[in-house]
Amino acid sequence: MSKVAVIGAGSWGTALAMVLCDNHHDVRIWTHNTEQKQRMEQEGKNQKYLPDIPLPSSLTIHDDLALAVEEVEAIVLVVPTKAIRETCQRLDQVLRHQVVMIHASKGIEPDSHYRISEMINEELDSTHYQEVAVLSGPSHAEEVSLKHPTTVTAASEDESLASFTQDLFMNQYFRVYTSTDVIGVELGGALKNIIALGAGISDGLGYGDNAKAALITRGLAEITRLASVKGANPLTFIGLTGVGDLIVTCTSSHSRNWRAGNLLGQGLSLDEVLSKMGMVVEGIRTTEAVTQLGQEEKIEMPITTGIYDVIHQNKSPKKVVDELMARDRTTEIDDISDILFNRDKD
Ligand SMILES: NC(=O)C1=CN([C@@H]2O[C@H](COP(=O)(O)OP(=O)(O)OC[C@H]3O[C@@H](n4cnc5c(N)ncnc54)[C@H](O)[C@@H]3O)[C@@H](O)[C@H]2O)C=CC1
Ligand SMILES: O=C(CO)COP(=O)(O)O
Repeated sequence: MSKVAVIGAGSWGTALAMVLCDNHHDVRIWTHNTEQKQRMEQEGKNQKYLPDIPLPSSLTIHDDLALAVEEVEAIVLVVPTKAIRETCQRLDQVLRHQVVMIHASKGIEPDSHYRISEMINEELDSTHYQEVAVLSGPSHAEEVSLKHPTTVTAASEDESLASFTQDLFMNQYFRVYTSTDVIGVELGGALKNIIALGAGISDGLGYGDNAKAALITRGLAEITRLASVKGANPLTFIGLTGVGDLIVTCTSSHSRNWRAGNLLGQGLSLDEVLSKMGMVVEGIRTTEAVTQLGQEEKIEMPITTGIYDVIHQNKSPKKVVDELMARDRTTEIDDISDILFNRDKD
């Protein structure tokens, strides 16, 4: 049994805390919002984020970060990407011992283009932890909280940390695989949100399954192209954190990214969409970050650029689809073959 602090009490932090409680760990969850803490304690639920799901009686709820992390063996950081730096700075102030550092967030920071583990490494003093592990994969919080069968990947450059994370979370309904490809696992989890926005836009426009399959498949080609240049193993993208997470996010109405895209496709403005969501839509900022990154690395990313134009340039979704369909004719897998077969050559 380990003492674990889950930092972030949204849908995903709460669902992961429930898995850890099921595994008989000593679990505490932290929220930055005192009113939310009080409501969770009074109602025995986290009603805004996981409606009607009872919280385990063993789970303790904190709004005091120092108390939440006191003497814990592991921290699971699961706040939205835009809150990672601030939360790490706060952790840096209160940590008095070394912990195992795991994160389960999915995003890329605009301007710096940092992945989550890179932000953690920049903000948290290295005396507080050794390596970061990331937990990612096709996993809607709503389904995990109902104990529906779910598979994810725990990745760390330190194989023993990936195995520790696997042991911490794995149970009958939550199966965890290990990987050492932190770059691939983090980029797959972040970039699929862009394509999920696109899948939602396509559905909102009234297009069907053919269009969605095209977005998933050609989106995967874009993700693989960019991530391989950034040092990922291209084979990671045929796994859970690549195609697996693309499928679950692009085809499910649980997905906030799909839902936001769907409303955009129906003609709502970004402000109208965001005011309806009430939860984080990571793909919005990640689209901005990845469009910048694609330009910097000179990687062709027409779907990502098209979604950027809809979200951030107010371009008509229908026009973007028409332009994507009218791109120069080309072969299908030459660029991916180059990545797969030439990657060790220089
Ligand atoms: N919901 C899901 O099914 C999954 C979510 N994720 C990822 O987990 C991360 C968190 O997402 P969710 O829990 O779903 O988000 P959410 O929208 O359900 O909840 C966000 C939580 O973060 C808190 N928060 C907002 N600003 C904060 C700040 N400055 N400091 C501390 N806490 C702050 C909010 O109060 C709320 O409790 C995201 O990166 C998401 O992509 C990953 C896998 C599944
Ligand atoms: O990452 C997720 C499922 O794996 C959740 O996706 P959304 O953030 O779009 O809800």
